[in-house]
Amino acid sequence: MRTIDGKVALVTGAGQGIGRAIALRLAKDGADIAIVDLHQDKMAAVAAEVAALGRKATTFVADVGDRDQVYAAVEHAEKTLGGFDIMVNNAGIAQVRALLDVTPAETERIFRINVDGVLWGIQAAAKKFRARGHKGKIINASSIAGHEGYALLGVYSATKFAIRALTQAAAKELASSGITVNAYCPGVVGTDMWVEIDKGMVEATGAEPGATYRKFVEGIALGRAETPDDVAAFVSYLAGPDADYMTGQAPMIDGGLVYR
Ligand SMILES: NC(=O)C1=CN([C@@H]2O[C@H](COP(=O)(O)OP(=O)(O)OC[C@H]3O[C@@H](n4cnc5c(N)ncnc54)[C@H](O)[C@@H]3O)[C@@H](O)[C@H]2O)C=CC1
Ligand SMILES: CC(=O)C(C)=O
Repeated sequence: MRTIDGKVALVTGAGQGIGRAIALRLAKDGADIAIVDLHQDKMAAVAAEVAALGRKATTFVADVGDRDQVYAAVEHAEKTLGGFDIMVNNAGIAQVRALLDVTPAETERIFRINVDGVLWGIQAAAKKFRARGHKGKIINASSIAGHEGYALLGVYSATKFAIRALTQAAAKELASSGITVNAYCPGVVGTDMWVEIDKGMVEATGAEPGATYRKFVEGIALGRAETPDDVAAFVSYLAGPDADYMTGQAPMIDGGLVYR
């Protein structure tokens, strides 16, 4: 069903992984898509996939940690696609490091991308919705690590807890403008991010390559790793009219791994 026919959605980190799957799912739902990432070549490939689904796509290179670049991405989406209705703040990076070893530069970098990036996305999108005089939806990437702090992923977990705080506060501040703000909390999704995490665990703990990933997946009640499409299906719900009465929430979509 084309639940968001004619809407314009911007997805950050859409060059690959979960962001790519969200871009394609929202296109199937009827939206035109602004694809934002660091890598033009990857974005061009996703744009071609969106076009093959019969929707318009545009790409914009931006580092979400840079406020001006995020604002410019939103301007570009509106100008190129003729509207602006849905903002998906998906871009993020991981970091495997013991808390006692983390450096200021590493901490600054991950907070700048994972937390500041979402904050600038909330700001830019909400200001644009207000300027256009209509409501809108803001959807942020948190994680099961936003509900439970993981060993060796401590700073990453802190950034994902922070996303829940921003999501709740923004929901309260923006409700009177008809803007809803929610987050999605995936579990263990088989993307490049988990390849990096597994590699980091090998270095940090001496685990066999693949062993950490397998151990996490073994804990999933539904018995398999999550796919980017599993996440995108939930984001599709958040972006559509069935979620109009939902705001400030950060549900886990993890196959049954973390229970809160
Ligand atoms: N893979 C997983 O198991 C889980 C992922 N998540 C979250 O989902 C989101 C997407 O993750 P994946 O697709 O797995 O990661 P990924 O590493 O496969 O893709 C991330 C994308 O974000 C882009 N990106 C990174 N830094 C950026 C920046 N500063 N500005 C713009 N784009 C940037 C990358 O170029 C890449 O295309 C992240 O926020 C992540 O924390 C949450 C829970 C689990
Ligand atoms: C990458 C991530 O958020 C986890 C906990 O798997």
